[in-house]
Amino acid sequence: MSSTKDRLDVGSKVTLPQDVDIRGHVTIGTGTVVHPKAAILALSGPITIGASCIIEENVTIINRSPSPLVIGSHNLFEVGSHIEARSIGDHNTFEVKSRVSSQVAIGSFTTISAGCAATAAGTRGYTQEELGDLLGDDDEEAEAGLKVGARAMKRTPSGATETILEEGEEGEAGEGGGEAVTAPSAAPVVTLPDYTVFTGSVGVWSGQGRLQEEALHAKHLDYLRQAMSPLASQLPSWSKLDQLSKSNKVVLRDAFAKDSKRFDTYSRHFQGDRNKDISVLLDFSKNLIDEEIWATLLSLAKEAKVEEQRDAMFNGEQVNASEGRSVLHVALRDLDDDFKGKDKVEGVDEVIPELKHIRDFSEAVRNGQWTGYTGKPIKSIVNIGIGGSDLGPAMVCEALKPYAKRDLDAHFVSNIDGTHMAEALRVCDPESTVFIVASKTFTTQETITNATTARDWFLEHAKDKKHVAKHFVALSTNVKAATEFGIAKENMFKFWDWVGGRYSLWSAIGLSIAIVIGYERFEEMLRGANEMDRHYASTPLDQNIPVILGLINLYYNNFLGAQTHAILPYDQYMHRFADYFQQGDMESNGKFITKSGERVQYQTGPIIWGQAGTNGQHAFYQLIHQGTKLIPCDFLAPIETQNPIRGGEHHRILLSNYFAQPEALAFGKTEEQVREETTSKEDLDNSFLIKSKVFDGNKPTNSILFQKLTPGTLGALIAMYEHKIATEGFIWGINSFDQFGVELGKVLAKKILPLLSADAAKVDAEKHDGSTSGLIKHYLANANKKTSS
Ligand SMILES: O=P(O)(O)OC[C@H]1O[C@@H](O)[C@H](O)[C@@H](O)[C@@H]1O
Repeated sequence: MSSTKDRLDVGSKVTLPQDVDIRGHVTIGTGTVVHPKAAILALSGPITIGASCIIEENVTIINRSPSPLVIGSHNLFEVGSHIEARSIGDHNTFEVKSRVSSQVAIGSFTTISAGCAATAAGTRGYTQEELGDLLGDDDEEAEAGLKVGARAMKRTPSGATETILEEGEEGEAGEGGGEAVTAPSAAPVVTLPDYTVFTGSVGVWSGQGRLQEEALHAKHLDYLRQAMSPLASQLPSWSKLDQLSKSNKVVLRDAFAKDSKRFDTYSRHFQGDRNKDISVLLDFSKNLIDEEIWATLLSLAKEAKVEEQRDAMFNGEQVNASEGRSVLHVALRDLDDDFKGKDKVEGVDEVIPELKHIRDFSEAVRNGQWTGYTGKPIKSIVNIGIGGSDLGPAMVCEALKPYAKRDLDAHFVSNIDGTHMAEALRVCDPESTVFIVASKTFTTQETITNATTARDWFLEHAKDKKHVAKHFVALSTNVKAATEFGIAKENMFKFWDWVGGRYSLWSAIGLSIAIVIGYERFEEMLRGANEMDRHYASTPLDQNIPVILGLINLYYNNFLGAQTHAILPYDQYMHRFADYFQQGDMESNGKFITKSGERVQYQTGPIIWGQAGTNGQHAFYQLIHQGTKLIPCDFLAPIETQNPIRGGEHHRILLSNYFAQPEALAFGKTEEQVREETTSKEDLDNSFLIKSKVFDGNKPTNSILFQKLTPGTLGALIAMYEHKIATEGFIWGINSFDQFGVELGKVLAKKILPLLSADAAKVDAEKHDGSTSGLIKHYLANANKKTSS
């Protein structure tokens, strides 16, 4: 029946499930959401649908006429509505099972109520055939339409002539006049005036509440966009990758032999555009990809709407939907106000003043103006925090040690194990130590207990509570709890709920960093991260370094069965980098529920691990080279070392290993090569020995070579991984920004704690499982023993 060629033009941010029936030439405008099982049938002329419309399940929109059917923006087509209108303006609502015939033109702000039919007909009922013609339905539906249509007309108080206007006539809302059109086939077009409420009896909407209605419509759209994201595995490129991963077996040895330009094709260089010293080369050519796999991975990112989700994040939308929060750690480092969308979010305007607070305090501590209660300058700081309130500052203070104030000791106490605090206090002097209590929530058991211990220790020496103000500061979003702990208002550094714990080192949580390396350097790190933010926000997918890293990892994770991913920095200063991203990645993407509440049918976040080269080489690389598991690795190294001792020889040896390992992993060593190298006849006859020396190769790696580990470069590298993690989460359809998975254990620990000072009978009464009860009772039976050694 279709006389037009099938052609679909879709604007950005359109949600269009696979099972929508689309025929002929259809254009769908930006942000429109189409539900499954809807049908848009341009059977003769084209159909153009405007922006931000919602087209629900089983809605049918048909154009049988050769002239275009143009539908405006912000229209809502509810379940089962059947639309063959001549044209439709903006902001209309077609309620459940409503109908509009092809001879009716709808203006704007009209409501066709549930079950009503807007036709160009009079009050008489139609014959079945007429209705069939009119609505193009099957018999059963046509019959239903007949009844509905008739009822709607009969309920019209002064007859259908009130609603139906002849073509070209100016419709005055609620006014009578005009002839009823009696035969659908001969009927001219009638226009429903703006603000008509077509309920069967004609109504005119006053227009009041229009803004509320628009706001509701916008919320409805947002909700649908979130809820309707299909599972990644339903996207066309996913199935294709599944098939390609089985059929396209990439052998790196052959791939490089065949293509002398492979390195050029699969490497990208990132340079800061404001800080030119930031230079990062990503070589991803030693991955098990070919042209088709790579192109399909990029298509997957498109289909999963990575760019739209990324933009929503930068724009301050509540992408952390389970907690109803924006995700704006990027705002903490947007010092030149590059991302305007963030400004509407509460608290964003406080970022700069809070940075000034950090600057003033850190400078006062560093230059000796801030003194302890006896007038001594500060010699030690102790950051008390855990998770995101510890790992980030601790990692960065290690990574940027070359910039540190060396006569100031920084300690990081996180573990509730008293040993951690005891060892720190052992080397601190209460008169010259500042304790930084870092906790987003200020309720974390470990942190509050450790902080209380530190305060008791301090007061044992200082005696007077008023001295606490000189020695304790708090970094938190929970000002009330920090005040209750006894922290003076001026010693509080705040941040906001749109900063996730594992993304908080850029906020007040970075105070220890600013004290250790100085505020200027801290800001340099923020600006370095912002360089990567701008790159991520605006670079096409195939040039976008975080996107590339995310897609490559996703390929191994979802199609080649890799369970883990190793981060291997060849820079001793980065020895805590992998630990940091263990939280960054695993807490972000270790989720099985998608944003629409479905259980994923595929793997999500990998296990992240690693340590600084070359130590790892002498520990676990054996398994990467010759074990049975696929372990994709990132190798990172600086071109320039901070410590060129022995004329740079150490660094050259380090880098020779950095270059050698990915080469060995990729190309391995064949049995033939082993035999060629073996000179002893005895060894050649020892097939076990020969086979043990074979390296299969084909082990994938990324090589990330940066100029020097400066604050700016470190900032960019951290942001690069943050955005890689976000990209994967966007594709998997999960919320990378909550962490409910850490809660259950905390709740149970609170229940168990009192039992550890109780007796076995109480343990039984609490009805824990047999194993847990058995363990607790064993503890109780032995808790008072004192081991002599
Ligand atoms: O900073 P807070 O509120 O003390 O939280 C510390 C850590 O607490 C953990 O429970 C969370 O999983 C982490 O995300 C968080 O960083």
